[in-house]
Amino acid sequence: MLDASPAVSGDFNLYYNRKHLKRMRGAMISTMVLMVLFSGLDTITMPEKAYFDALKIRLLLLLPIAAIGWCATYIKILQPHLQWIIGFGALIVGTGVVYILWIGRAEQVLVPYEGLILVTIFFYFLVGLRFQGAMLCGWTICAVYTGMELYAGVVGENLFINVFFLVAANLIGSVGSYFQDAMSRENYDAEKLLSASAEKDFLTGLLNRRALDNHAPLIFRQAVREQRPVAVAMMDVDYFKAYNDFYGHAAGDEALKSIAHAIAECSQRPLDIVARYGGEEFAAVWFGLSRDKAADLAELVRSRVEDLAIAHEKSGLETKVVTISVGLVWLVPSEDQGVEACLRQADEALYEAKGTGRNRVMQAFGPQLNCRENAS
Ligand SMILES: Nc1nc2c(ncn2[C@@H]2O[C@H](COP(=O)(O)OP(=O)(O)OP(=O)(O)O)[C@@H](O)[C@H]2O)c(=O)[nH]1
Repeated sequence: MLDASPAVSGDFNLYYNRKHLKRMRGAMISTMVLMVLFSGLDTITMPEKAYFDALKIRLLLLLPIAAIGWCATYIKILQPHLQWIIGFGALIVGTGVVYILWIGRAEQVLVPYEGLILVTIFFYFLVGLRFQGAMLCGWTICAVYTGMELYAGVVGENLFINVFFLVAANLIGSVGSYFQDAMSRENYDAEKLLSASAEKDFLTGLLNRRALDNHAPLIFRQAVREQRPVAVAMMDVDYFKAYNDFYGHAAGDEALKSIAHAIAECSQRPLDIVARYGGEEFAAVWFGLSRDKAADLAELVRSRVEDLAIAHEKSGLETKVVTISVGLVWLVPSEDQGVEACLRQADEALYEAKGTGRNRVMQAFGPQLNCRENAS
């Protein structure tokens, strides 16, 4: 099948709708223009009464429906629902065209049935519906048309040929739109994969520095808006060069993975960010914690890494296991306080932690950051 879980399916739907916005708009404009043009054609092919009945359908129902559909594509909150909105509009357009054929039948005039083939192409290839929606519209209109002809008493070879061609058009459309849908799905998967891997650190699975640069300012903006605190922690593995030299680079990689996992486990709230900042350096942004809670969390991270008990014979510390030092900044940011300044401050605190013995958390209460200590 083309879809996976409801969450992925919903996300893909939105992606698909956004990719096809221009096509949907183009389809709605074409519908409006064609309604006007066909109204002109009706003056030649239809007697007066039938003409006015058809005109009402075209200009008072189908044209406004297309205009509503066109407007809907510009309303952002409707974008996730465009398949339904456009699909419903397309179905009304198709039904309207069948009804115009019906008017012709009732007045004993020959309204070209081929219009329905155009409508079928419109469903599958123009209006921007996904496979299921296009099929629903196409086959429903095919059934409605067949029912209408039978009700009107049209039977025999004529009906058979018309229905045959309509069924054939639906088959072509169904197959074509299935592959079009599948191709969009492949593009969606590829784009997702690309953006995920562009933001991921391959060794640890954490976000990389680029992702931190992208996402941390959003957290800061949210904090400014809501006047909530953020904490920024810079973490660095102690005596890691000695570890690498003694145990080898591969063991170093394994140690980094375990450390990354321990840090990530402590930062699981929705707005938390943890990234590998560089070689053996990690950064975290924690949203909405009081100063004490942020300090507790930094201490928890430090102790979790120590508790991993990764042997480090060459550690310059008494404890012969791998440890980290942490520099912490806490603040309620204002507009002019950016992530970069905080990272710098946290880095300075980190080096203080290194200088005063390592395996510890050092807090920066830099006055230049205007920390507002009373915020919670
Ligand atoms: N195994 C492994 N080592 C890395 C990686 N990235 C950086 N390193 C190593 O991390 C070490 C960092 O060494 P230093 O910057 O001198 O710091 P340190 O030895 O940890 O000393 P302090 O930070 O002062 O405690 C270097 O030997 C790097 O080669 C990596 O992806 N894998």
